[in-house]
Amino acid sequence: MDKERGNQASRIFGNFGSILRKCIFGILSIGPVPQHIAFIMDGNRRYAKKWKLIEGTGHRIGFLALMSMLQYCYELGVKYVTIYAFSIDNFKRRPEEVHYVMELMQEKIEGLIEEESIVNRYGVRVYFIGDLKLLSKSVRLAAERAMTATASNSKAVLSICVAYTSTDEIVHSVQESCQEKWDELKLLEESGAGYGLIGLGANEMNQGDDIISVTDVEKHMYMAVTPDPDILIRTSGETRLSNFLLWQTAHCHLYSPSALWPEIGFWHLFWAVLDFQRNFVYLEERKKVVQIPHSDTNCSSS
Ligand SMILES: CC(C)=CCC/C(C)=C/CC/C(C)=C/COP(=O)(O)OP(=O)(O)O
Repeated sequence: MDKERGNQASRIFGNFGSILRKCIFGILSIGPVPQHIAFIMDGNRRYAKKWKLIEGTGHRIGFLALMSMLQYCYELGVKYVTIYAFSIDNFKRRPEEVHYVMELMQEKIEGLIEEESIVNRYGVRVYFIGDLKLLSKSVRLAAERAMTATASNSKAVLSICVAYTSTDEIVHSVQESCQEKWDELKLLEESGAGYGLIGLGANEMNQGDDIISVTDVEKHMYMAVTPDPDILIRTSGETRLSNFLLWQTAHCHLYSPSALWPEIGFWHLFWAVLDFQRNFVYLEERKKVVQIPHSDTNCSSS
């Protein structure tokens, strides 16, 4: 009887919360709604320490916070969400720590594609971004299954950066761009239209004869599946980017609440969006000033 009453009360509170959120999001939507929000989920271990929880519990509660945050973002109409789930540098942590985060990751990735998951509720396509070869076979296969299972979802996009750093992404992209150019030149040479370009040394090329362009590099980025983020939220009051989306955040609004990741909630998102809206005109102006025509080959600086 008591349990039933408890369930009833939590249903009523749940419904009230969701109506209140709808109203607040309705008001926020009068202003520009960000298309893409990225998150650095910092502070999971500190949360466990703060509350004297056993190791790993902070990350489990962090995952629940992530699910609520995704729901709020999709309710607000944010189409793209990107999260920094595990960096290449995180592999240098204690083996037991890497092991429990990877175990949690595999369990939760498998849960993501279940019928009643948030991904299916909001029609979310999932991408795993990074050097997936660095993952264990079981985590990599789970990630690939999730990407295949959600490939036809088109209402929203969740990019999960694992085994990721920005420098690795940029190097990988430059290598791919060079390989593509090399293959194109070889094809031209074979067809007789290459004018001996392959044999030319750097000294013999004219200035401005750049081999690869900004557009080429952008095309080969892992993150080419999404537009650049409008807001980057990093919890725990940290204001560093820690090698996350360095290429994509040139004009991004940074928001850094002091809450640890498992403590993040609706009001943090509300203030982040409001802050973004207050700076929107300035950010748009900055983008216009430094916009690069897509055929251009040289970088411009702001
Ligand atoms: C399937 C899926 C998306 C799972 C994600 C699970 C999850 C919450 C991963 C967070 C991983 C991580 C290294 C967070 C940083 O906190 P930290 O460990 O560096 O904590 P600290 O900042 O207190 O040291």
